[in-house]
Amino acid sequence: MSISTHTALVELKDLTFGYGDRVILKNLSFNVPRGKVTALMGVSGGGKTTVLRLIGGQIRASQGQLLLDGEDITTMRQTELYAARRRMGMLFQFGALFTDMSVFDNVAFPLREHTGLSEDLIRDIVLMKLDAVGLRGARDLRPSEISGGMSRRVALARAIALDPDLIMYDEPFAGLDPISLGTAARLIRRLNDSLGITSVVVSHDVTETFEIADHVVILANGGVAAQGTPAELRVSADPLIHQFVHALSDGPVPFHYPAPLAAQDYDRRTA
Ligand SMILES: Nc1ncnc2c1ncn2[C@@H]1O[C@H](COP(=O)(O)OP(=O)(O)OP(=O)(O)O)[C@@H](O)[C@H]1O
Repeated sequence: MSISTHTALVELKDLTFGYGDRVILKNLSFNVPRGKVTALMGVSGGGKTTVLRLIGGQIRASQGQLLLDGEDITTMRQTELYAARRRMGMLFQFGALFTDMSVFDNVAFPLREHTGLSEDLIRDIVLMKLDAVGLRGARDLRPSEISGGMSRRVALARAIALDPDLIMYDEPFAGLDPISLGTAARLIRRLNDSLGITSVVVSHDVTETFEIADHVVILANGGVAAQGTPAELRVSADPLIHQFVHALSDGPVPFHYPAPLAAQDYDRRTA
């Protein structure tokens, strides 16, 4: 990990971004503290994945700054951006392993692509990374021979192959059974601490995410609705945060999609 004086690894400053004319994020500002697990939460469609894609430099904000270790990603040239991306690992929901390669070759792939390391060294690194996710023994299996939870762990081993400073997880718990879910959550925490990396986790799962996060940012209406430690957010009096944290079906975010009054609708049906 690089030595830096910035306490935040990533700083979003007054970011505005839209798909076409549709503004998704407006003057969004928050920090991702170095060495910590930051959870990014909020209602569906609130722009969480969009934030990950902005940090990864796959899309660019129309306004504002996005600093990685003090360097603005939004103004980087392609070569600088590639270098910045090498410092990030990204894990999207279903890991997307190469199905025609073994577990070992999947993890070796970024090392073979991006480094000039010898096969001997690559072997040691791959086995170390697989060991970190508990799958050293599964190296010769194909993705079709392992479970969904294991696939995600292989994808995680691949994401940490190049020793990133930052790792971003998009919905890492979606579709997992409760045991795999707990394992995945603890693994994210353990890797964060043992590898000294910084993690950003996008998740809807309040219970598991609050278990492992140091810092939680809740997005709503294009900006930060609240942020703080899980303990701080649990006791928040803000109705939106209360609804979100306690998974209530109704509140400031209504259960009903806007509709005419029920009486009017039913009248029409019987008229
Ligand atoms: N490539 C795209 N082109 C146009 N609109 C998009 C695109 N990607 C996302 N959107 C829209 O931008 C909004 C934010 O999407 P995003 O995926 O960032 O939200 P999210 O908070 O991650 O949602 P979820 O929790 O459901 O995954 C959504 O309304 C979505 O429909």
